[in-house]
Amino acid sequence: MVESALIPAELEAERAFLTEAREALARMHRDVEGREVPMIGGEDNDERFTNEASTRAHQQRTQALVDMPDVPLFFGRLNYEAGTIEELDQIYIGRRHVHDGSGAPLVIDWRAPVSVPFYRATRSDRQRVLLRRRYGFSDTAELTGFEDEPLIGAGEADQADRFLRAEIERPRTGPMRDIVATIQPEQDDLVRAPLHPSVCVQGAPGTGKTAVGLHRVAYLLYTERERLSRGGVVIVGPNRSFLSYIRKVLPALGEVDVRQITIDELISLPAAASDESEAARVKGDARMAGVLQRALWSYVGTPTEGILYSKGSQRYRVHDYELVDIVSALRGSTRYDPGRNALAQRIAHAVLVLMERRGESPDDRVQNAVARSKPVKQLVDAVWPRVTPEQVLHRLLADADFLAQVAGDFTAEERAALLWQKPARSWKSAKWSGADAVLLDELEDLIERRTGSLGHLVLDEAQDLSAMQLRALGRRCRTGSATVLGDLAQATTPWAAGSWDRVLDHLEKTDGVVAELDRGFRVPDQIIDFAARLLPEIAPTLGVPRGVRTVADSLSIVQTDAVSLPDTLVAFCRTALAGEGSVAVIAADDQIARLRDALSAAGLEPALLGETEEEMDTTRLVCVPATLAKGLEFDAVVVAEPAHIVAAEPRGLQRLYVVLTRAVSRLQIIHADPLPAALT
Ligand SMILES: Nc1ncnc2c1ncn2[C@@H]1O[C@H](COP(=O)(O)OP(=O)(O)OP(=O)(O)O)[C@@H](O)[C@H]1O
Repeated sequence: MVESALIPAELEAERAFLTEAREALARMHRDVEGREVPMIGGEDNDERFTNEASTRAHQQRTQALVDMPDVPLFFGRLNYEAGTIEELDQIYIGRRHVHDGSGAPLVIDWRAPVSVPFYRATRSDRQRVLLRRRYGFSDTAELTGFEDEPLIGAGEADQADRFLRAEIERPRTGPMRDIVATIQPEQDDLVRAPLHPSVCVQGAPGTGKTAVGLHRVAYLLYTERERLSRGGVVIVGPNRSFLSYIRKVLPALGEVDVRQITIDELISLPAAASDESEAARVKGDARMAGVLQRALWSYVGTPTEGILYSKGSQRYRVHDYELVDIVSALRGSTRYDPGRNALAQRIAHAVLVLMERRGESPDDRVQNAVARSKPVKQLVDAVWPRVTPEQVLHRLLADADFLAQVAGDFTAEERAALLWQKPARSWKSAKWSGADAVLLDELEDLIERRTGSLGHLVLDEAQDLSAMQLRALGRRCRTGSATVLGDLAQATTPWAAGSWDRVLDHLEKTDGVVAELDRGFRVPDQIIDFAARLLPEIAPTLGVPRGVRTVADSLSIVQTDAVSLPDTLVAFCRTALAGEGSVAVIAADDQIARLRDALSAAGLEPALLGETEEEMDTTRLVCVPATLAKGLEFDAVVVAEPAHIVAAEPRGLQRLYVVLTRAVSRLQIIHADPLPAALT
């Protein structure tokens, strides 16, 4: 990085330009804020809806133009060969577009086509670029220096790598930051992939999957804003702590209208019960879709009597065998509820045919009246009764005989796992688990098709989702596309779908393209090589990830005894806190509170992740239960007692792999019990 003392005049000029751009952005903000929102008169629903939508759009436009004091307005510059872009031979590249009072661009959005060479141009493929300049900023977005990379003539080859490394190693404070200044070509391919088809990214820990997903959303909102604004964009993450960690990336990129939620929130039924692991696995199994379908349709019976419809002195009889034919033609050809209506209409139609045969000429109104008549309604209610998802699921989980009838090839053990030990007396008082909520959602859609579709859906840590969850997500995005991100080696749930082809299948995005990221940016080589010793056991088909950095002394393993472990932990945390950046202590869930107490007793004031969701914003030292570590990272990490993390759950080795790959600069492992065999 060029220091200010070396070429003060040029640095001063760059700073002056930054000030000019900031003022221009402030003016753009004032202009939009002051603009009156056009309202249409009238109070009917359509007009109110239009007015609300205009007001919301105006608020979003205004909010997107707010200058964030800690986010630099530009991060790079390209000098092009003369004549490459009209009247401009250099462009500044930033997080959003800024123009001056006359409309001339000052900063170009990184998503614009002219910005692409910033990420792509190389000495062998210059794309008419002469020079790439990268800027350095302080934490308060003050411009501190710049570095030039000429793409022509003499120059260093590894400048880009140095810059990337400095960016990765910049100490972490608070939530995740964007990577817009250093997106790598293989990541850029995915970020700028078109809206359709869906994209699925398998990537080792720290390869930038989350970062890619978020930047892809920002990119798609830039190129496809109209199409996406109708259905909206939703990002689904594994838990609230993770969502809190990523929540500032999109706003820093100027995108403030993306929902970031957990799958439980999306399905919107707060779980009131929990499942044993095996029950949850079976409930998440794709075969449950067939079970639910059979269970629901088993409510449709076979008519045993005909129907007699009277109008004045006339009687019309539809025979039982005709009704049997109508019901069997309809069964399974529509959703359940529309099937009820169709049955009433078909019976009415049969009555109309009888009327016509007698020389009458009934019209549609007569058909509707017959369909709504008492005898027809009674027959429909008896043969094709109205049911709720809760009724069906309650019966399925409470009634062993009913379950056995519809369970298909589920084994007796699997059926036993599904059945409630103590069923609630009625479906109204049943307490549903998260996995039940997904089944209720499936039933709801079998009864009445879900309408509307998201424009785009991002699934992070998607390796953990069950087939049934994926189906529920796919239903919410029937005509939209998806970005699916994950790592099969980090699948810790017993119900995980197991392969990306299956994931895309369950989502009903079979045209999706699977890509792989294998350069790990977060974790230094020594640590990734150590963690990768687990791969032959947990994911034998996946390759070993490549690190992009070696960091001296980044890994240390300390054996101690159970009594001294807390003191060793305190000593490491003290040393780590003397440096810069974030520090995490990760341990099995049932041990983390005890370790936190030890740290508190030593006066270190740690926070416990998961208590308030914002611990990572405010505290440098965070105690992390192993099950909440996924997706997070810290400059320094201490993992206490790996063997306990492994023993705590069926997929404990996968959990350990997640935990061992959270450190950016230093990982210390402290153990009293022997390390798991796979690591030694
Ligand atoms: N091109 C890049 N430039 C700078 N930093 C990067 C780049 N790509 C990734 N990183 C950084 O690497 C770290 C890991 O990124 P991210 O969390 O997106 O990885 P991930 O693949 O989702 O990891 P995990 O599998 O652990 O969830 C983050 O700090 C991110 O900012």
